[in-house]
Amino acid sequence: MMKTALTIAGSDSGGGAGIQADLKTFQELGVFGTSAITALTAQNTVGVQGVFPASTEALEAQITSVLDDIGADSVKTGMLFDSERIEITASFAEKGRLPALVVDPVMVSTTGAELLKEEARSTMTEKLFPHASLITPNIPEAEMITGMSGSSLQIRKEMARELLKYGSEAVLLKGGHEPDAATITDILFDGAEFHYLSVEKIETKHTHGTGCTYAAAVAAFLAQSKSMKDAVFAAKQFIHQAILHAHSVGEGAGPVHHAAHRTADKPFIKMEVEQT
Ligand SMILES: Nc1ncnc2c1ncn2[C@@H]1O[C@H](COP(=O)(O)OP(=O)(O)OP(=O)(O)O)[C@@H](O)[C@H]1O
Ligand SMILES: Cc1ncc(CO)c(N)n1
Repeated sequence: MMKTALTIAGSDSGGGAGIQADLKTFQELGVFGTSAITALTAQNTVGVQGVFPASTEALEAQITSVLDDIGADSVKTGMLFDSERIEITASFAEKGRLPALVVDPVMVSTTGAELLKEEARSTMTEKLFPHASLITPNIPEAEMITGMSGSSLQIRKEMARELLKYGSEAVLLKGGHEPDAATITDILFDGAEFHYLSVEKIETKHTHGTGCTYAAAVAAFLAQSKSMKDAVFAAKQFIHQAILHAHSVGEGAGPVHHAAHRTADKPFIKMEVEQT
């Protein structure tokens, strides 16, 4: 039977991030995707022109409709907008209804738009993170959550340790925002081992939707019962191919190419492991 994955996230009218990226990713990876929309964004490659939250009733009803009938083998969250919508999502998690939960702690879009109210950050870390199998912050999000700053490997290892204290099973600290790096390293930490996934940086401005697509790919592989390490490694291959072949659509940061994995060569991902 086909595996299913649910995304709880915002809609990106531009088609590159949010719900649209997640559903494309699920489809590409052979998982049946469902969605619960937290907010509509009027968005394109140059920015976010408007944010229109879905009512709390609408969010709760969507999640209920999906879970009562179709169910979910894994769940991914993206833009959650505010504390109320996080609390609704967390209430399903508390009842054990959001298995293999991947939380992408989306806060601010690449173009600077606020996708999570500032007051809601602690709600996310305290109410949702403890139910997550994996959280996937980028460097600025990790800095905001931990209050630490810097991007050296040593500091990022310490950040990963701090982030794990919120109660998720594992942390994937993404390196896409490493300044001036020729090599980009993502760190996966589960309390026992650090896994370093390194790639050569791709020189491109077309990175719209990278974070959403990566987290959705992990969720798709978890739905197919891969281990966390294997799911993250396979998702990293998928996102790397998608960035390499990103579309030059619009005037700004174009969207990654979700179907690139069908024809692209397998990228070289260096994986190193360090025991704690
Ligand atoms: N220029 C690049 N070359 C290679 N890999 C990249 C590049 N930019 C981002 N990545 C990879 O893409 C994935 C997403 O990382 P990133 O840190 O950009 O997430 P994000 O900031 O949450 O994404 P978004 O831009 O969607 O908000 C990571 O695996 C990261 O290493
Ligand atoms: C709806 C939405 N979710 C997430 C992101 C982050 O990439 C975005 N730009 N838009």
